[in-house]
Amino acid sequence: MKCDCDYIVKDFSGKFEEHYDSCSTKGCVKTAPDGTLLLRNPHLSSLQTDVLYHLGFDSSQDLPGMFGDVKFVCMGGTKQRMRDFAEHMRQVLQTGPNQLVNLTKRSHRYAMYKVGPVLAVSHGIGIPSMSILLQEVLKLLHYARAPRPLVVRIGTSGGLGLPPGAVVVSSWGANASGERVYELPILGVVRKFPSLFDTRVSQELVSMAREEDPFPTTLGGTMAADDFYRGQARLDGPFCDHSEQDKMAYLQQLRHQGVRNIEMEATAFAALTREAGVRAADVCVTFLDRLLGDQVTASKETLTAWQKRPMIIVGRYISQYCKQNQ
Ligand SMILES: O=P(O)(O)O[C@@H]1C[C@H](O)[C@@H](CO)O1
Ligand SMILES: O=c1cc[nH]c(=O)[nH]1
Repeated sequence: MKCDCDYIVKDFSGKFEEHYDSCSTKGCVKTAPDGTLLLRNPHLSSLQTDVLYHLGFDSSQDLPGMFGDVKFVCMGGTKQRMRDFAEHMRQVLQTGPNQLVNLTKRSHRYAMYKVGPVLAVSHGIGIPSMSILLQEVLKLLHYARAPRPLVVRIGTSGGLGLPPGAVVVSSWGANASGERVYELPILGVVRKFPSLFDTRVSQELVSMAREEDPFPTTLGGTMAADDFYRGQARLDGPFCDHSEQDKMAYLQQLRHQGVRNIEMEATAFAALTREAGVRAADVCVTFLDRLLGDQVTASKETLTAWQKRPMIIVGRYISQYCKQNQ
């Protein structure tokens, strides 16, 4: 098969040629023929039962019965936000349980709600917390045999040159050095995984914005930091040995590279979903313009209202999909 993908790997069974990249080649296979997730880990087949420890599930349960109809996994930092999102989707889709139930309550670590084809799950702060949750969700989707799921992060961020309350749909994630990769030390060796999002899904999400929306929705690069304070060039942490000038030079450099917002998950989120062959998008609201300051000063009410904005965009997308696939 000839194809424009940069990254081509063979499935361990040798049966499928899989592509990490978004690829338009007809016949390019990223998943099993029925659209379910293939996991590229030969060791999993030797496990009698796979324990998804942080989610509080295991593969001996009827995961296809519980999650086989999942089409959208939406995740974000806080438990409350993801409960609010589940409630939002219950209203948009006019479906779901009468009472929302936290499905991961046995583990106490994250929160997970299911509303029809939508799974809403919290992931905590930063790449380590998010990536543990995401990897267990990928295994859950695999065991549940959920076909062609879309995974969306509904987050918050600091903007670069955007009005606070703007929504950014990420085209890629960059690390603090501006590289579009997720770096992970494995067996003591730092490995780099490309952190690009699915262009088509991101553009479709941006197209969900309406003229009457009281906020702009824009496509842009997202820097994922490993810290909220110095790692995001802030001057207001407990430690700081850089100047206001250093900070501004760094933020302006990011902006010139195409970064429109800063959060703490985009690189790993893009890279892990891409490696799994799952379409994904990162949709974040900005809480402040980092070119104008460091502190998040908007009121609790305003921040809560702004957090709804990515939900509105993603809710429209899911609603449109459900109407077209009734
Ligand atoms: O989804 P959330 O709001 O958690 O995303 C950003 C990045 C960090 O997780 C956190 C820092 O406040 O907010
Ligand atoms: O500035 C911000 C705001 C929210 N989340 C971040 O990571 N940074």
